[in-house]
Amino acid sequence: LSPKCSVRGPAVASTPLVTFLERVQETALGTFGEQDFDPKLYVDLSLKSNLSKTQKAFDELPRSGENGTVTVKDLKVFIATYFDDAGDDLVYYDPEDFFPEPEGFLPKVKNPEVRSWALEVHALWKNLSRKVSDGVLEHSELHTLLPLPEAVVVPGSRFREVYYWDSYWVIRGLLASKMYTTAKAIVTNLIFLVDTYGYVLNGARAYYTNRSQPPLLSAMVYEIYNRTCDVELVRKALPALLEEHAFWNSEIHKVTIQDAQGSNHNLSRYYAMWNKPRPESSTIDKESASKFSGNSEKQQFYREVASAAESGWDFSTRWMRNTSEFSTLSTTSILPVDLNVYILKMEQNIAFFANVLGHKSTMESFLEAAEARKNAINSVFWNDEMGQWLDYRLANGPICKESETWQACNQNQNAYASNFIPLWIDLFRSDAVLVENVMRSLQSSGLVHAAGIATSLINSGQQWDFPNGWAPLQHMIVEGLLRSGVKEARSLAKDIAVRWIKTNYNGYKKTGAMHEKYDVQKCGAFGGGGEYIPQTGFGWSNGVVLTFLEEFGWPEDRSIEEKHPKPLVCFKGTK
Ligand SMILES: OC[C@H]1O[C@H](O[C@H]2O[C@H](CO)[C@@H](O)[C@H](O)[C@H]2O)[C@H](O)[C@@H](O)[C@@H]1O
Repeated sequence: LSPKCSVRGPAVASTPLVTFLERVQETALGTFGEQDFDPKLYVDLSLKSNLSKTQKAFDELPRSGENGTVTVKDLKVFIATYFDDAGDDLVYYDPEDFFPEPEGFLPKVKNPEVRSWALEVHALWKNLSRKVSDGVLEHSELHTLLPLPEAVVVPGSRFREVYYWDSYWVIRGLLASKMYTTAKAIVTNLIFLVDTYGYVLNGARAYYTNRSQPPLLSAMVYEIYNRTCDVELVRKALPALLEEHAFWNSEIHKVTIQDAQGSNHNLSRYYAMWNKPRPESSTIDKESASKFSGNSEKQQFYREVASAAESGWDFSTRWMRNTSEFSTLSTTSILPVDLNVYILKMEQNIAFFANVLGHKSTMESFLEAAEARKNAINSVFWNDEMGQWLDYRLANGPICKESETWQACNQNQNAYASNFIPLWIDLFRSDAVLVENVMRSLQSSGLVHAAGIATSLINSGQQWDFPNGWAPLQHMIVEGLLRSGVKEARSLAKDIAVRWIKTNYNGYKKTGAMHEKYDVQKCGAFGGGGEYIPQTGFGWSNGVVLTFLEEFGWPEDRSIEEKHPKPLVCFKGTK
């Protein structure tokens, strides 16, 4: 850690309820033990009555030993007496725009097996639809769940609340399912979060108010507008998008890099407003920080952890200085390719919306901003030899204001799926020679596997690394390749999409569920690693499968079933 930069930056205040629930979480770990322990469960509990009465009862629990352990029986009785179950604060909601087989649903899917599975995936929107309970609206002080005005779609399992970037792929799936009202309700909720907090939170919980997530609100509005031509939605969204853009270009997020020709480029980074353990994983973070003796080192580490959570890639060797040492997490010292791609997309979308609404000067200034960021992405991230855009490590550590000079050795040359995300933007895929170059680089990167694109090549045990493949990453790369004018790129896109659909299908047939992430080495295998057990449900996986099926279809005579028991291989290998 750079001494000059340690512990710098803002930290928002926690709420008394979250602070108390962290104490309950810590006690529960001591009582129930590590096996199957999910710390998030405890910060998702809602109080049955007021906090001081509950705190008093908690403080009066009989404790024994050095660590003040509470017996299993006492803690179970205490929790049952004073709390409602996690998840009770969101009630099931029947979406009014859900039809078991909507008109015009996936017209290109001709194979009956695939079609009936797609209808089952479509039906999962009903399982994942919720409304905030009246209890939360009337007594928000008893809940960590934040009140939202409209119905929500949650990712599933332990993720009982709305998540920011997940919502983009949920919306893409809802559009394939013709559920436009539900899609718009999600956007209305996210706009509400911007109006309340100044940016979209990581998720709709009191403990997520210290950070955002990959900023895709403008992309959600764009996709909905494309299908519905709803100008009112654009009018409602534009002020929030301007505010969100300012957030991502604020002092803590913006970094200036001077290139070899002396030109300055502004880019953004992840930077959580937090220097304590993440409440939802407090016991885990404290354990990880136990390596550091100094308080300021611990605080800086906690900021790096929370900033990695802001990136959506929690956790990954992408954010570590030493890829085998978690304590070298240095998220705030990295300028990430994908974040800047999302902000560039936001700038283009704001310009587009401003044009729709006739706001000429806003349109012009955002077209300029997009052009400047495109140049910055090319100058700072592009590596011509590798044919990839690479994350850039700040030489001075997490500096806030000073600009620093670009050096080739600061590009992270490890292969990550994020190195190919610029293809998702039209500005980077309009050049056929460039697309061919990047496509070949992807093919030879080692990332493309039998069941999809791996997150990285490093098997670190973290969930955003090898061998996991995540639906959002498959989608952005496939859509980028597909929308390029290059024939071979389009056929690679289809090839990857087919692998991904197959693995989701075979996983579903084996386990009866859609999974949060998949193991790209084996068709039908779900992913693992990370700090919590693999989750099912699952919002963005469902969304991407429906989007791919809508785009590519499935011919009657193409088999989807994986017939060979083991090893499960969808395709013979990559080119
Ligand atoms: O509880 C640990 C972390 O869980 C979330 O991250 C993971 O799930 C999210 C929901 O699907 C997803 O958006 C994220 O990419 C996943 O890594 C949460 O977002 C983190 O903040 C949280 O600490």
